[in-house]
Amino acid sequence: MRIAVGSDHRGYHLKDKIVSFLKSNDHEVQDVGARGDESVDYPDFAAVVAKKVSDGEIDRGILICGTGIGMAIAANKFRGVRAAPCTDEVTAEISRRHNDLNVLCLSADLLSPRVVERMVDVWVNTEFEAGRHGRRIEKITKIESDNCCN
Ligand SMILES: O=C(CO)[C@H](O)[C@H](O)[C@H](O)COP(=O)(O)O
Repeated sequence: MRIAVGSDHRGYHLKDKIVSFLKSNDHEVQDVGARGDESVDYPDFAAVVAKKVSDGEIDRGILICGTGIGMAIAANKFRGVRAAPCTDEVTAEISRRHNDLNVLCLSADLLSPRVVERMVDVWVNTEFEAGRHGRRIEKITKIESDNCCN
């Protein structure tokens, strides 16, 4: 799977662990930064990853900041992007089965690296169930095309 991963300064160390984990599982990974601990602005990195997902350049994105919330808000501004912070393996799995989440947002401040590794594993390996959930995603897509500015 082609996956882009980005973070701000708070998520930098966790991002590097996620990148290594994905590469060791044979995924094609784009690391878009941040490149260190110095303070940066999460929307800059959310935009790079979300645009790649929106354009179809990659299959999925993963974004890490202090809570995952700011990343999700910014990423959801892009057409076709469904981003949300997940908090455990259950929400990571349901976000795929029910919501076809294509950008996973994670908290570096509140989640342990071990839990995050399990979340990422289940998230990349869980398929969208479609059916009634597909009908609901179609409604979200219509809301986006009827109301969104881009
Ligand atoms: O966007 C966030 C909140 O949803 C993230 O937690 C950011 O990482 C955080 O706001 C950055 O704050 P800092 O005080 O500049 O480190």
